[in-house]
Amino acid sequence: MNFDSFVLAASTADLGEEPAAREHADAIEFRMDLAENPLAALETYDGELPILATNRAAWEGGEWDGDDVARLEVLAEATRFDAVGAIDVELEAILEGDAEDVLGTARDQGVSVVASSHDFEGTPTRGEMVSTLTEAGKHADVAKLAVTAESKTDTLALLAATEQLTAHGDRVATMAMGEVGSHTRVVAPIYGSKIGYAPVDEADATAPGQYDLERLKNLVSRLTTDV
Ligand SMILES: O=C1C[C@@](O)(C(=O)O)C[C@@H](O)[C@@H]1O
Repeated sequence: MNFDSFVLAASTADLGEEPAAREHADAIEFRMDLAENPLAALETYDGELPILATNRAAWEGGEWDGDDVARLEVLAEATRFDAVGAIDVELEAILEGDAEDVLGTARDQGVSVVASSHDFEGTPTRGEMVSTLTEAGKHADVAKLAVTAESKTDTLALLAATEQLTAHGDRVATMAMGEVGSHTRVVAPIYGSKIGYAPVDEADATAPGQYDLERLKNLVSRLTTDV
């Protein structure tokens, strides 16, 4: 998968949702950490959409509560499947030096890497966000940052950081979680954000403030013709 233009990912724990996602999504974000038996699900996947595989650690807001080495091994296993075009690796795991193997495997398999960072408490300053994204971009094809907006000032700082990195030629994906930040999911692509996430059904949101897939697709497409 390349992220040269905006990719709208249907975020799900259930690959059986792919037919329902197909009309509006460009990819499936498979939340392996939320699935019962993720590798078995990948084995039987016969959908059309490429998969961005995420196996989110509990320490980064996910539900993989076990050993981190095993978590990244399972993620590396996912790259063996042809449908998996990209994986998401937490920036912190990369900086700790825990992700060397999975990054190497992804490279060998021609699978893209999204290096991600989440702030569930608030929104760092614009400068801090630029630094985090710049660091993430050194290790991955896409640098992703999800923050929690508490004010419109926060959302503007995130969009400004997104625009700055994009103007500099970096590939980033950004979104502000929470209700105040929801609209950033629609406008961030205009400032260069390359990935959006949405559940097929709003009730299955994988982060606070997400719109459902059809709605996000419609909103984003109405704002711009090239995403
Ligand atoms: O990191 C992200 C972004 C996200 O947290 C969001 O805010 O849409 C949703 C997650 O499923 C995904 O892995």
